[in-house]
Amino acid sequence: MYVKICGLSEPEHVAAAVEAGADAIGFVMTRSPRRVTPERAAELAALVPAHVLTVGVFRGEDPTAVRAAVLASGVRGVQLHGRHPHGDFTALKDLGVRLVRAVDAQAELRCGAYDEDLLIVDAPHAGSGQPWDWAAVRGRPSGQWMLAGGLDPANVREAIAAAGPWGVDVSSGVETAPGVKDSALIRAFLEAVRG
Ligand SMILES: O=C(O)c1ccccc1NCC(=O)[C@H](O)[C@H](O)COP(=O)(O)O
Repeated sequence: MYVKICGLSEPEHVAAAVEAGADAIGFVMTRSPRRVTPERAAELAALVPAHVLTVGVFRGEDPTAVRAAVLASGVRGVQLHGRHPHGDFTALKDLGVRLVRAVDAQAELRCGAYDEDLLIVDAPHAGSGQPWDWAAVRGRPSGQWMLAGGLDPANVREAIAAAGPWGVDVSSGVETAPGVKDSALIRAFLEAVRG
């Protein structure tokens, strides 16, 4: 089970996620209580070993702005959240980074339909920590897709059983307040998934 921990902003939490076995780490570079600048993302990404994917998270920015943030931060993946058009993914293809499309359950759920490498199926409100009807997507997405939205150490196993994803993505569920990550919760989440 692939695990992405999203919305990190402090070195200690990056270290906790890496040591606990996360496969990917997200840095939010769009409007959010978790927002970091590309320069801060670069400092954090430098702490991450090559086998862990660093992902810049964007929502609504045009490809020119995304490209500039990716080049300044050095992240190796780009997550476009919400209903970005296919052309936004095409415009970023030459960067050579992994492309992640994050959408709610009403969208096209075939991973690769927008030339993306990974798909995230999320709650309608990204980063809200609100659980939703995970079972409703069971059997619908195809390819390498992660379930997100309201996951936490206590419910992630139930969510995996309900939806049958290839991976999981979490933000609020490993926080003590919006934007405040907790190393023990990060470890507990990985332990719950893998344990
Ligand atoms: O986390 C945010 O604040 C955010 C803001 C704008 C666009 C995307 C955002 N997060 C993207 C993620 O991948 C989150 O991990 C995902 O939405 C799940 O969040 P949560 O329900 O808090 O676990």
